[in-house]
Amino acid sequence: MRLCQMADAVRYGLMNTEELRETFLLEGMFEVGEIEFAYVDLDRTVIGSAVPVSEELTLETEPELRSEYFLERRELGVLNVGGAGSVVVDGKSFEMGKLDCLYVGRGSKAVTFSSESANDPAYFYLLSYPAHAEYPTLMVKFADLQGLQLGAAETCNKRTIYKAIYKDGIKSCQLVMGFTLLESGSNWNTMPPHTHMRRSEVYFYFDVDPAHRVLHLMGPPDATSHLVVADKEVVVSPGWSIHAGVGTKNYAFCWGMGGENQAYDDMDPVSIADLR
Ligand SMILES: O=C[C@H](O)[C@@H](O)CC(=O)C(=O)O
Ligand SMILES: [Zn+2]
Repeated sequence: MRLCQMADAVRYGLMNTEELRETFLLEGMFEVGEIEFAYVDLDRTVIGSAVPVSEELTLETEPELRSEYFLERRELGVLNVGGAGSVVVDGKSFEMGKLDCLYVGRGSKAVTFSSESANDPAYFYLLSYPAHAEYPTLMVKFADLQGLQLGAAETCNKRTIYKAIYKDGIKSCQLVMGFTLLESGSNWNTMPPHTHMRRSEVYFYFDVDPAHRVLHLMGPPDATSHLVVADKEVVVSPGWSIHAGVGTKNYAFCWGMGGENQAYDDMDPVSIADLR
């Protein structure tokens, strides 16, 4: 498991492009046929990917977790951004199509991932945080999610937000998770931006055209930087950092948060004119 040490806002201010990328961006996940994880010391976030091909992949514990099994003290969110697949949790099978989202509760022992077809494998994005209690393992299908339409064509940010795991949806200890789909011709997410000191946030960009990129904006509102992000890359945002992005074409991303307060709209807004 990769270990990632987060920077504070002071060290952030001294970093060059390479250092920013090493610290806040996860590249090279989603290797086909592999399950892999990165442990971020911020909010003890574990970010992972599982891309099963002909064989199923098993969620094994990692030495760094010092636990008998991965979810002994943790909860897990799973979003499928690829072909049809299934996740089996302690004998119960969840068939997951693209954009179906699964919450796996603390205490779940045996978790396996498989793809229906090796030619069109499932791409499972995984996000896990420590959990103090057990909540039921539940899946929500994309078709059953109610989207929240935001933005306008004039501001190039027409998009739909789908909340899956949050205070008024699937219950969890601290994980909040959903995804945002941008309309064709719209490029901006989360603009005007915000911060939320109570929670860190992880953006997993997907459905980014291979020839295109997302310029992800980060940092304190008065000292922003950008990261150039490609398809299936992940950006970690501490509570002091804005997290917004503009694509050279439309794209999608999964947002997930850990920390305290699961109210989705707990955000400290920043006005565009105050950005530096
Ligand atoms: O705290 C919540 C998040 O940053 C995102 O959900 C924002 C987002 O998906 C968007 O505006 O497009
Ligand atoms: Zn946010």
